[in-house]
Amino acid sequence: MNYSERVIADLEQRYSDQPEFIQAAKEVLTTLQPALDRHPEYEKAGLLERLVEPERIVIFRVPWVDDSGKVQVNRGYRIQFNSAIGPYKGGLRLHPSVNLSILKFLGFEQVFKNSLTTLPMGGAKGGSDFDPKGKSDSEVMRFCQSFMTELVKHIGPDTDVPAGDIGTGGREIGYMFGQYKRLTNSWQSVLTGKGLSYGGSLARPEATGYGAVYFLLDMLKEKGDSIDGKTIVVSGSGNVAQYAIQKAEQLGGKVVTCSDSNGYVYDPEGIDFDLLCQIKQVERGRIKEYAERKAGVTYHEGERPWGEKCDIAMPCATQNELELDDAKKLVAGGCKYVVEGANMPTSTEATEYVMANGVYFAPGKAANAGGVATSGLEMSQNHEHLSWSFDEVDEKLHGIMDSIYAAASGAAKEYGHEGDLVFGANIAGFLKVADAMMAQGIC
Ligand SMILES: NC(=O)C1=CN([C@@H]2O[C@H](COP(=O)(O)OP(=O)(O)OC[C@H]3O[C@@H](n4cnc5c(N)ncnc54)[C@H](O)[C@@H]3O)[C@@H](O)[C@H]2O)C=CC1
Ligand SMILES: O=C(O)CCC(=O)C(=O)O
Repeated sequence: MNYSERVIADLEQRYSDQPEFIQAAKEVLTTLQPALDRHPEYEKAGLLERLVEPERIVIFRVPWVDDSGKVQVNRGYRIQFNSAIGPYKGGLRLHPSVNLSILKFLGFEQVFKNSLTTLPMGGAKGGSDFDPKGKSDSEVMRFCQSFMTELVKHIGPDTDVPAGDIGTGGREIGYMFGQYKRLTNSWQSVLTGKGLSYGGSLARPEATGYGAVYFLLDMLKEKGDSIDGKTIVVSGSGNVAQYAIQKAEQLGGKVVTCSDSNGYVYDPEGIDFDLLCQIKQVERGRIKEYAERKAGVTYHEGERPWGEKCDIAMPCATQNELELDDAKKLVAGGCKYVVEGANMPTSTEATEYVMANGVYFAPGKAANAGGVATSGLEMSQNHEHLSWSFDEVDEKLHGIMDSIYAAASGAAKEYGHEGDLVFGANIAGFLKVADAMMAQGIC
């Protein structure tokens, strides 16, 4: 067994109860050996063993009072995974499925993603098994205030700067920011994804979806292709999906699906972005309502969209939502590009299948890095006490996505795996973190 295989075997033994974390760690470690061969000093320094172990995990009780006066208790987490290249940075997920395995996978991915952005940000993730769905604004506020009452002890503008993720949007960030300010009596850049009136950045809501489409443009260009007239299948209907749909349509693509955990809609005319935002952002409704309000749209209860014919697939909902059977349907339907807007939405088997069948595949840690990159830009604006224009932020975002594409495709080529963006993104993200860890001694 080589070095990375030994570390994987040890992880599988110690964390057999953390399948998502093992999946994410294996997906990265199995691609690193060529870089490890060039740096034999990493093994003696226990670099991989340190890389897969979070620097700190905080788990805490979150008690709050519901509208009927009953006390509810949720579990809160913050996984501070790696601070070698900058303060911890990464989102907070609020969803009933949240557990240690899911947050460790997300925190681990974030380390490499943040490294790829070229900005000085370490990797972290957190959240709670609280479900904002179906809760009143007052209940969400009381939960967020209680969550922040503990989290405040562990974060800070130069320590750890959380942001949104599934279930955590502008409303939740606002409530958490208010509580942070109240507890510390200071206005600091301690959360990103803030509202525009209190330090948020223009284009941060759009950034992850737009960034994924900018990354897609680079992939298409490499193949001498263009987005114009392409049929695109998107999953999810939250923040990432909405803005991926908007940008893809602005640039001439036709997005025919979007979904939620209950099912998907198929719109042969192309998804109506304004109607989607009305239902999801304003009314916080279900995607089924889109089909109820627009003629010619079909709703597919309990199904995923991957059986629809397309040129491009963009999974933008959640982990492992595109499995081997779905991958076979995509390939059979002529899909040529898969771009991960979500984190690890494609299972390992599905990724291997599409790549083996000529699909140009973009891993989430590269393709969805525009969100955290723009969070980094929000921090810069806060530190400088400035607000950049939408176009200025969007242009920087586009430039960062181009540089991530260049880094991933360049590293793939340099290490003998031309065209393999999984390989290239992992190696490029890893080398910067490894270099910083080596420079800082055993810590
Ligand atoms: N918001 C951001 O800036 C970033 C988000 N991501 C990732 O993108 C993905 C989506 O996040 P957001 O759009 O921010 O969250 P969101 O909460 O705005 O939307 C999530 C969407 O996924 C759907 N969904 C959840 N579970 C599902 C399931 N089992 N099957 C089908 N649909 C399901 C929800 O109905 C919702 O439409 C997540 O993997 C997140 O980690 C990645 C980078 C940045
Ligand atoms: O903007 C951020 O800090 C976090 C974004 C995030 O959670 C992610 O990239 O998955």
